[in-house]
Amino acid sequence: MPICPIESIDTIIVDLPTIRPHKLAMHTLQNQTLVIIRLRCADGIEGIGEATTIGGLSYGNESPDSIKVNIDRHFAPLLIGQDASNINAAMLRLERSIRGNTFAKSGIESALLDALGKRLHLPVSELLGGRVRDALPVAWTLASGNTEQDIAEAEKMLDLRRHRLFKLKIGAGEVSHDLAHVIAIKKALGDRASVRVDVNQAWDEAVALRACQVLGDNGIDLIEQPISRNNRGGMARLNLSSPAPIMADESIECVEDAFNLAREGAASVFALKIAKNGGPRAVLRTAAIAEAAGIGLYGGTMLEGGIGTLASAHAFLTLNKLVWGTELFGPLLLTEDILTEPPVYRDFQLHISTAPGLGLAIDEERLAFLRRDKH
Ligand SMILES: O=C(O)C[C@H]1C=CC(=O)O1
Ligand SMILES: [Mn+2]
Repeated sequence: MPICPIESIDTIIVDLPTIRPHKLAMHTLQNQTLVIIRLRCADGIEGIGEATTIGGLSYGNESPDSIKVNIDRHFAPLLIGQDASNINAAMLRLERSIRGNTFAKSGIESALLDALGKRLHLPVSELLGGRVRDALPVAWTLASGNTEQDIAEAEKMLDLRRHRLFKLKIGAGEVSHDLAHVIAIKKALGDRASVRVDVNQAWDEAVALRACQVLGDNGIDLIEQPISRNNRGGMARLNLSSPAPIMADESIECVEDAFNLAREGAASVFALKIAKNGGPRAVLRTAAIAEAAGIGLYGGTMLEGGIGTLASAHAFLTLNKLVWGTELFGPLLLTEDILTEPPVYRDFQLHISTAPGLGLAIDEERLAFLRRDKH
């Protein structure tokens, strides 16, 4: 293939309101901030990517503002003039000069994949080796903070045939109150739904030891990141004692974290996130570690909009087993998006087209209206 230089890289911050407050242990979202990446190539093809986190710096080491500055000042000069079609070489070049910054790397890797797919007329899933499914089961997060409202929301999702996997956000409140909230929701939904919890690191090991027992005994299927990412020994001990499987989320900030967690037996399930591994190709390296170690897989989200959601989906379509489904519902939590066609959710699944690249187009008018630098 002839060399096709990268000509420019633009980063655009967009703020979008959520449909309701979304309460996590460490932060309540009222709106979500996306960083959109537009990577233009000498042949006129544009690759689009997204780098999105949750709650400024309250979730991860990168904020939307730091992602933008770092791409503009440090990533772009390394990439301009490089061959857009050689993703291995481009990502290695970044890896040699830039530590960490997996969110920004993920957005760039997504944009490179989108551009290459458009150039070769192939969907990103095929660039990643080929899809083994066309649709992904999608969980919904109940995080209104109110038990009755969460039950009504779950019933609505079941009626609409949109979701039958529910993740409850707990950890901000008193433990006994949180457990009562979870048990009431599981009782109301019964066998019609799988109910899981995400504690977002809020408990210590002693609290988690008892709480995991109660959750498992009450039919909760999965417990996500009950304790700090720094207490890997505690995660391993909980994974041995808990009647419900333990899933690692914040514990994985890079592919090497995944290897260490697998070696230490610190989780039975991994949440796969492109942003926390450095892109759709990087997340498949974590998936390979999990598969080799007999660890189950779940397709995670950083509550991205349509672009990041589709970039994640193309990677997850290629996985052999995705026993725990995905939570790629980000676009459904937002009141607006910047794509001409929203992602398709139907019959409890997200359906992914075989259009070239990520299979999306930007609605230029909406983007011009919503970009932060125009306000
Ligand atoms: O998993 C997280 O910790 C972050 C995110 C994913 C779904 C959701 O509601 O929040
Ligand atoms: Mn989580």
